[in-house]
Amino acid sequence: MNKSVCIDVQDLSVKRGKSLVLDQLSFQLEAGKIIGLLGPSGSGKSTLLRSIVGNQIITSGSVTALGQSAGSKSLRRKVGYMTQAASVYDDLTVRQNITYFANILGLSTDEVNRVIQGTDLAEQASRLVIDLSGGQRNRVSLAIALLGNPEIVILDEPTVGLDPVLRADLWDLFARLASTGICLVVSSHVMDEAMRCDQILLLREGKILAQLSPFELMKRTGATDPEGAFLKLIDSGTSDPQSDAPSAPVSAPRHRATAEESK
Ligand SMILES: Nc1ncnc2c1ncn2[C@@H]1O[C@H](COP(=O)(O)OP(=O)(O)OP(=O)(O)O)[C@@H](O)[C@H]1O
Repeated sequence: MNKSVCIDVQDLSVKRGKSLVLDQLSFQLEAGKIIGLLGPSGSGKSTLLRSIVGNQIITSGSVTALGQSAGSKSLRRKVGYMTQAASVYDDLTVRQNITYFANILGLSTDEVNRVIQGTDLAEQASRLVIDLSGGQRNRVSLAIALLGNPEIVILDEPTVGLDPVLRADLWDLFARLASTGICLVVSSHVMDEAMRCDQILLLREGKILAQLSPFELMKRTGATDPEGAFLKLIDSGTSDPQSDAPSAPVSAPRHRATAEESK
């Protein structure tokens, strides 16, 4: 495997109930990049992220992270995961929440302080989570996902419900994290957020519509905005991911990969 590839998905299919939710996806993601997983509601983004974390029973194919099968015990400290619904305790302070999860992972107070600083939460550390803004609350979830310095951080719609200023703040933070070499996979159904990513994986109805950079997206479609570009890609019927990124791999609480699986 290419040295810089951190996530390798081959022929991945997932059925949930009777529906084929992911249909033979193949792609690779690279370290040190922000990968945007974009697609409409119900396109399979969360299911794909769960498959990468190892929380999803897969029907066929393979998902490898850092050379190990997704969900392997050895990956638990290396893959951080922020679920769509923030899993923080309202009646605990920021520091108490983070300390709680740090204790589960056997991590020190230094590590708690590191993630508090890294997510700009020092000023709010003693406040109850219930008293935080939406953006600050999301940053607490992110801080927990960053405990233990994971090499891959998976964020499922971390900016949903936030106003544009808070969204921009979080994206600046993501860029800072990616610059430290982390492979950051961020899902969103807000197409404008595609422009903040290094690479985009466009998902529609469980299939990869395209895998490309924001620049390539706009150039190829000639659209003036990402939303329009996405619609143009659908119109053109592009569905072969290989045609979009022939060789370059694209380049993340429950905050940690666990053995729990879901149908
Ligand atoms: N437990 C389940 N049983 C059957 N189908 C499911 C189950 N969970 C999700 N699905 C279906 O799988 C498809 C993909 O869902 P998924 O949550 O992965 O999409 P998504 O792109 O993350 O959507 P959203 O942006 O709304 O979160 C949807 O059609 C959904 O209805």
